[in-house]
Amino acid sequence: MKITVRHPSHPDAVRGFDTEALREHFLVPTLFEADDILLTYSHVDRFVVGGAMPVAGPLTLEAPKEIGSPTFLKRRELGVVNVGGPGRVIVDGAVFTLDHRDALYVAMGSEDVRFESLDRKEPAKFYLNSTPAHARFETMKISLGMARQVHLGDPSQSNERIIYQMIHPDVCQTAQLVLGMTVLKPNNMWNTMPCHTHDRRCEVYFYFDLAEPARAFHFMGEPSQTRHIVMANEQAVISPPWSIHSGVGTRNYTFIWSMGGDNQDFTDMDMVPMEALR
Ligand SMILES: O=C(O)C(=O)C[C@H](O)C(=O)CO
Ligand SMILES: [Zn+2]
Repeated sequence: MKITVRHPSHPDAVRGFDTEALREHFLVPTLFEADDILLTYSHVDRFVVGGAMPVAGPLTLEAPKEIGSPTFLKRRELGVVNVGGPGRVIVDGAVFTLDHRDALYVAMGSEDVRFESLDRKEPAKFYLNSTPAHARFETMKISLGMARQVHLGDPSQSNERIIYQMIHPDVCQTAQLVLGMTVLKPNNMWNTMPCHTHDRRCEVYFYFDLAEPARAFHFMGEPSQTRHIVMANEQAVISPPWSIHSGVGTRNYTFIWSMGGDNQDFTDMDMVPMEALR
């Protein structure tokens, strides 16, 4: 298991960042490496984002020093989404089979968490999100069919999409983690425009199903100081609470968004009028 630490950036400092500095602070370029678990620990809301890709055998979620507890989930909760081939997550002996795009919420206090692929030729890729937790809720598998759906956008604005709210208070109780998947309809490329901020929560976007050599241009920054990060398939980007988060692909894609912070209210957004963007 490898873990890297990211520190928060003040918006005044980010005004002076060049492309490399922006990428260094906000882009999570590699989430999946065969037979390893790669984690990034962001001090923004102590959000941990990463990936587990078991190929030759199972992988166990360990607790590196950064987590500060004897087990990873002693004081945390975990959201898992499988973006690869079929796999299993075994939580304290209970087996959850996750097909492509299935999610699992793993409760605080779970001690032994293992990841495995069903077929090493088509390995599972478990996208991981973890936030601190103060209470234990129930571990639960959530398929896209169980998610709360929000239909948004319009082909005339190239942003017709379905937001699947998977780890959401109406579907699955958590201490703070909220997570879902936004699936763009074919030939639609824009997400989250008009855009928003929510100073009460940070957010992480993970772009996938973005066939090479396509790229997503992810927009971030204060509304009056926007910047972009060019993202490839299966990369994530950390959006601090003061930042917009929106993107456009050079072709169709899907993304997973996840949030942690002061509330779990998906609708609590400060919408940015298009004419205010700079
Ligand atoms: O397509 C969208 O719009 C989104 O998916 C928005 C995110 O879910 C979000 O930013 C929630 O705060
Ligand atoms: Zn948001």
